[in-house]
Amino acid sequence: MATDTTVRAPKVVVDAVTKRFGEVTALDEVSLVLGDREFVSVVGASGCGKSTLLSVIAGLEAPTDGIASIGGTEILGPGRDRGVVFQTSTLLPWLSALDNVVFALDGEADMTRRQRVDRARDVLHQVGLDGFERSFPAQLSGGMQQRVALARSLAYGPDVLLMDEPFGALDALTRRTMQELLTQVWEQHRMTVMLITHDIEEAVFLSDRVVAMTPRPGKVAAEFTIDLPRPRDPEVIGSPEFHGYYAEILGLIHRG
Ligand SMILES: Nc1ncnc2c1ncn2[C@@H]1O[C@H](COP(=O)(O)OP(=O)(O)OP(=O)(O)O)[C@@H](O)[C@H]1O
Repeated sequence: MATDTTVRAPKVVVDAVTKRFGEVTALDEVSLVLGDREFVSVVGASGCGKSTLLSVIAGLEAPTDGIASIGGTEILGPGRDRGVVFQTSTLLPWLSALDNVVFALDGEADMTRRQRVDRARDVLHQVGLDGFERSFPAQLSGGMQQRVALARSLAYGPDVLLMDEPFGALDALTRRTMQELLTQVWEQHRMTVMLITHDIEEAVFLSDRVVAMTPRPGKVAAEFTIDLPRPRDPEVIGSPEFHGYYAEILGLIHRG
């Protein structure tokens, strides 16, 4: 398949956003556009404001200055148009995998209990968890817990999926499997994705665009369009083109 060169409409617009925590300027006039159905990764050294940027888009933190909007509407709080997946499990330990997803749908007033359960089964199937619906989080591996977290955020069909180091706590092999799963889910749903990661290889492999940030104060230093064909096979990681992107981004972060 040819590289997707479609010009995308803006979905999320971060316009000159500054975020201060007391004396600390976590974000300094950061501007960023996430296109409709675009997969964007944000990389950068620890403390450069990646999680703060995600929190602003998730509506969990309000900007000190500037505006963030989604679909042209200012972000004033969390909403069901955005799914969020964090590094560590935020599952409710006393609920089964199925009920964790059903619980997330409790606010959907127009769905019956039966419809919620059917939807939950469907998204658990999409993340490869058939047969584990009745398992509790403590009975699942770290990778499987992250699958449930992903299923939960897919359940209400968000336009935007925000992920903060979702595979950071997983071993290398599980991580690779989860990256491939995320690619499949994104190919299927084609929502806008913002992925925060420390792993430049992961960022290049998954993304249409990689945004590199530098710290103190947190700023966008550069953006790289990843012009590799899709669907991407893990073999692409060995190619000279892939290595070129990797080296360029790594060099920039180290200089920063
Ligand atoms: N709630 C908060 N209160 C005070 N300072 C904060 C808060 N959240 C973030 N900060 C500070 O803002 C800066 C940016 O933090 P942030 O967590 O966004 O960076 P990050 O790039 O995600 O880091 P990491 O990769 O280590 O998760 C840091 O100096 C951090 O200490």
